[in-house]
Amino acid sequence: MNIIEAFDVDKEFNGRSILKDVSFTIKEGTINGLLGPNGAGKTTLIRLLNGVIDATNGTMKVMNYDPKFHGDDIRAQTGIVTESAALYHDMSAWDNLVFFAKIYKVFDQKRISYLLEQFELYDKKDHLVGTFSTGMKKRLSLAKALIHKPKLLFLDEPTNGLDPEGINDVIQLLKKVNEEEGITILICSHVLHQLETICEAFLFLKEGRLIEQGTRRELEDKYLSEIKLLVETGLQPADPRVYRGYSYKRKSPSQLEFTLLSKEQISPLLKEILTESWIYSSEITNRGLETLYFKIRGGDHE
Ligand SMILES: Nc1ncnc2c1ncn2[C@@H]1O[C@H](COP(=O)(O)OP(=O)(O)OP(=O)(O)O)[C@@H](O)[C@H]1O
Repeated sequence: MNIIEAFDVDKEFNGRSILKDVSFTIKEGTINGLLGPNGAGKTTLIRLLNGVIDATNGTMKVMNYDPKFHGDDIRAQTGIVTESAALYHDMSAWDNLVFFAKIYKVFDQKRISYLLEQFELYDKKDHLVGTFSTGMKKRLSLAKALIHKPKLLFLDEPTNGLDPEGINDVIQLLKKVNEEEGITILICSHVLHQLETICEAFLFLKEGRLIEQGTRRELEDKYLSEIKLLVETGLQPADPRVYRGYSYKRKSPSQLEFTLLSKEQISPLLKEILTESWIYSSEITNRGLETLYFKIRGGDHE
């Protein structure tokens, strides 16, 4: 079932087009990445879906509500984490969550304790938020966004300002709440490798237009027409460019990068090499989200 449907959405600010003909769907229970460079319109799209601002044209359904008329209903069932954490620094972690729970009229000590424990903040529950590290604040704002058990979570650059460990913590927590509470998640970001492991599907925005969407598999099938395979081997082919019909480049004394037409060529190639030499490792180097992103942004799309 789709939890979000958008059809031909346009948004203008003072006559300037910010989003144009944006159409997409998001399946309930999935984690989705909304990718695009600064100014592409990601935050604007989230504000439209939340009913904070109105679309100039087009239709949207979020949990079967039209954000134009039922923003309150949508916001009652969605959580949002923006870049500014929007926490009270002169209050404790506990008091912050109590405060926001009361706003949502869902005050429940058990839920607050549960979230603080899940997000490894329970020991610090009575400390002032002003004394927290960026990572702790980020985790607390996630807990705040989940206080009312939302069905849908919008995250705007959730890992900004975090160190690698902090990023990993947030990513793991998102995975956990998705699995345990079945929450659908839409993450805006331009830091791609972080999203790679958790997102099932991606939307690519560029200058206000949705230029591509799909699962990673679908996008790879569409955009990656050749495979770059880096093989660590003792093989010393006589020809400096072609080995048994496979073209390659030498990357280091023990690394050859083969260009293959499809994944089906990987096993036969490796078998051939093994008849002549050792292999320590082999890795496809052009498959990641980053490669896809630049191909899509670069205009390889229709
Ligand atoms: N209220 C507003 N009035 C006028 N222009 C706006 C308003 N909100 C956003 N914009 C413009 O819309 C464009 C898209 O902004 P938006 O914040 O949606 O982009 P973004 O993809 O989220 O960028 P970033 O990654 O930098 O957060 C920008 O050019 C911005 O200046």
